[in-house]
Amino acid sequence: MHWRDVSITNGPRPVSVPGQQALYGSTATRQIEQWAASTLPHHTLMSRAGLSVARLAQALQPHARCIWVACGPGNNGGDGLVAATHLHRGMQARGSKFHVVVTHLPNDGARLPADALDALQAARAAGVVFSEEPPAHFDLAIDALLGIGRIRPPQGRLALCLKVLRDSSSPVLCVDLPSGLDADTGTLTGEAGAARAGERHTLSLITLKPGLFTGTGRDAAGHVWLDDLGIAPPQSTPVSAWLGMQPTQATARLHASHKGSFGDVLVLGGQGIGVSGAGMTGAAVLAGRAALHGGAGRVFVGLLEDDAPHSTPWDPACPELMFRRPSLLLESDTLRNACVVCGCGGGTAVAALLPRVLSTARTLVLDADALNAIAADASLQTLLSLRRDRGRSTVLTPHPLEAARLLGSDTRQVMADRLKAAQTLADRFGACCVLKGSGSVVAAPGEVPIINASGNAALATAGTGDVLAGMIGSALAPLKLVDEQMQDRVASAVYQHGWLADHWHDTGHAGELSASRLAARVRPLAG
Ligand SMILES: NC(=O)C1=CN([C@@H]2O[C@H](COP(=O)(O)OP(=O)(O)OC[C@H]3O[C@@H](n4cnc5c(N)ncnc54)[C@H](O)[C@@H]3O)[C@@H](O)[C@H]2O)[C@@H](O)CC1
Ligand SMILES: [K+]
Repeated sequence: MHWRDVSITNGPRPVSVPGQQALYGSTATRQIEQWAASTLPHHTLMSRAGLSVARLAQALQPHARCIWVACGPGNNGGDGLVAATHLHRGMQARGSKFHVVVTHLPNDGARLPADALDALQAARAAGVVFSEEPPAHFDLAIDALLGIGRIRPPQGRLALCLKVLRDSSSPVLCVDLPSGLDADTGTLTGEAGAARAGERHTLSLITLKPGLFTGTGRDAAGHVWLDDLGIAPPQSTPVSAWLGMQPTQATARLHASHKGSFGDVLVLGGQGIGVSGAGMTGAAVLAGRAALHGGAGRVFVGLLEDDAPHSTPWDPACPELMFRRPSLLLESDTLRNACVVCGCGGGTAVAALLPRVLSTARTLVLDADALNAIAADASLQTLLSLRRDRGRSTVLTPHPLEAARLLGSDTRQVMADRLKAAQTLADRFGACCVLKGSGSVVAAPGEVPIINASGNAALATAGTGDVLAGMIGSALAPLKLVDEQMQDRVASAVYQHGWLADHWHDTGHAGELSASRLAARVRPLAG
């Protein structure tokens, strides 16, 4: 996604406003569209949509000689036809070297929707050139094949056009949605695929849809723009999700503060090399460093060392971390009062600690091996579910496979509807759930989920998840009434995690992103 600090009040505008933006799924969008259409003269919405598409196309490729407009059998295709007519008129005026080519796919013998039929007749009357096949070369393609309508697996010419769009090295402007992308889930159908080359833009119409920002949506959509077509959704329309774009600047700390003002974080994880031969100490250290840089007053680290070294461990790069034997920590008040981050590199050793941790910790972030241990043990699941009623707060930070284990499903099912998977986990366990991956979902029991807008593939490297767990720990550590602010606080930490990756090279000389460098750049959240 591209962030630009400009705001155009009329017409397409880039999605870049800080704060939370409402996202509406296909059902809610249709309700808004039908309500708006009933208050406006016939064809108004499609006229506005087509004009907006044409304007953005011109702005993106002002010198294009050939624009290919691929139009499908529904109203999405109608938007494309209106845009093609505007572009044709504009290019005709510039001379014979400039032209628009439309490939229109009829509706399997069924009738076109009335608006789309009007748009087709107007395009023909204006002299727009139609072609059965995509042109051999184009400078910009407009993807108006499929929008929020119900999609069947594409075949024949539709599949061919989708493939040409996907493989295009020229820029592609998608109308409303990349064709084949599910507006609600961010999954792609059939031949539709995330773009492999070339610039991608999506002009979302009336509303922003959740599917643009999670799963394969972000890769497929590229730069997201919005034109609300002058429609403000009625307040009664339920928001499907929020797009989380929290500001990340830290506020100045009060002069009269001390380390106790910012809370303690206790990291339990990092199984030693022991008999398994696979040491994971670094995971707990990364979480500890991130918590420290995230502003926790004190950070304790209990390494689950099954080979019990005689020397006391310490972290030379971060000597502020206080290492303690887990057996001591489990009996201390710290377990009750700190925000406990449990599971980073915990291996199999973490399972033995979980009954005590689940029953005692006031605020708990469960990651990685702690989640796997809970997924494999029904009694731990019961303890987890009881925490909320006991006034304790929990955050789960699964990646899709860990989420699948907790849900008793598989990764494919989780990825088929990431919002639903995260919400199910949140509701089932009474916990805030961060389902990681492209467009991380932050769900909380009974609340509208937040889709995180920041981050990129540079975060797909070992240890960044441990850093995130530590960041969430420090974000929650100072809070007294955790539950009330938890989802927003967690979403802010998730946003900062991605933001750091998005702005990695802004200050120069950073080296490539690695988990330890990432942890060092974490800063306290505002508020
Ligand atoms: N009605 C209006 O006035 C407005 C409509 N808008 C546009 O309309 C879109 C929704 O329009 P529709 O509800 O017509 O849906 P779509 O345009 O998304 O397309 C659905 C059509 O594609 C067909 N289809 C689906 N899969 C197919 C396959 N594999 N092979 C062949 N045909 C297939 C369906 O049978 C249906 O006719 C929005 O995304 C937006 O672009 C917006 O411009 C707002 C205004
Ligand atoms: K489309």
